[in-house]
Amino acid sequence: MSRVRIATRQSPLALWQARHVGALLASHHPGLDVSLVEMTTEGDRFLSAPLSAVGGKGLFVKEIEQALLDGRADIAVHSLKDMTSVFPEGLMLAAVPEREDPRDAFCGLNGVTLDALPQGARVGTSSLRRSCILRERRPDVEIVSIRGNVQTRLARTREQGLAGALLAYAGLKRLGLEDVITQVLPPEVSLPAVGQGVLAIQCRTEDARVRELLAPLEHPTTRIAVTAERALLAKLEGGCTVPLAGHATVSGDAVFVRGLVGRPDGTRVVRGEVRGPVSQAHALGEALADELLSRGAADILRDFARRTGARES
Ligand SMILES: NCc1[nH]cc(CCC(=O)O)c1CC(=O)O
Repeated sequence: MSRVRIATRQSPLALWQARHVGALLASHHPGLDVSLVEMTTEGDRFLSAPLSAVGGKGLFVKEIEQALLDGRADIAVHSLKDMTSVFPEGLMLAAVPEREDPRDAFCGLNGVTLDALPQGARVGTSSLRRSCILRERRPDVEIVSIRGNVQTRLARTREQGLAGALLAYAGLKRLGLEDVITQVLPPEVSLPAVGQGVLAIQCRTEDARVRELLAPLEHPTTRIAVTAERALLAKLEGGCTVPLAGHATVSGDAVFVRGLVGRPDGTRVVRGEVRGPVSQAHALGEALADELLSRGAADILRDFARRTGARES
């Protein structure tokens, strides 16, 4: 009997995502032997330090990818949002299932919404993108860095008496925590991160057996959107270590891509959008990146890199 071993982190969200993909696989391939390979990554061990200080998004992903390359697992399930624009040699993004709701959500204490935040309120997030977008609107708001898995961030928000926290709607939904949401933010208000709400299923490029098993999980519309978003990301170099947003939607034969680069304190924000045929998704994402760069994003990124110190690894 054929088997598939799924490498995953052990946070409740990561486990939910890996089990979800396991269930999808089993539903398409009755009798398939699906198991989880649970791992602790460097990112999990340094959860208390700011992500930008410990080396960025690759941290959660690298060790899982090594397990795939070593043959200790057959596929890995990640949040696409946590993945850098370049994949290691030998691994591919074999399937992207249908996207979950990509919007950000405000989780206010005592029912407070983002719109009704009192002057000078303290809001929890460790996302430079969310900080940039919120501070642009509300320069009076103080950003408090909260790290850890979703439940930990919500606990810190309560413990520290913050007015609320900004989190991804998708993660809260998957964990059954929608109750804590007081306001879901449309992309016009909070442009989502590249890949937000999308699961990335990775496998070895040469593993034809597993690629075939994964084929039915692929959602073509989601693939088009993430192709555009990740083309934008690649050109802007990014990671979650720069304040960057990118979001694409598909309607019929057209793809609409929006992007944003800004300072974490919201004092400068450059936005842009492009529209074109879905066949041009990659080129449209790149074109939008070029446009943002020429309209000020290049300066913002350069200043930001200088201030935080280059830490490309
Ligand atoms: N940065 C951590 C992370 N990576 C993916 C998600 C949510 C799920 C998703 O976007 O697919 C989260 C939590 C959050 O941002 O609140």
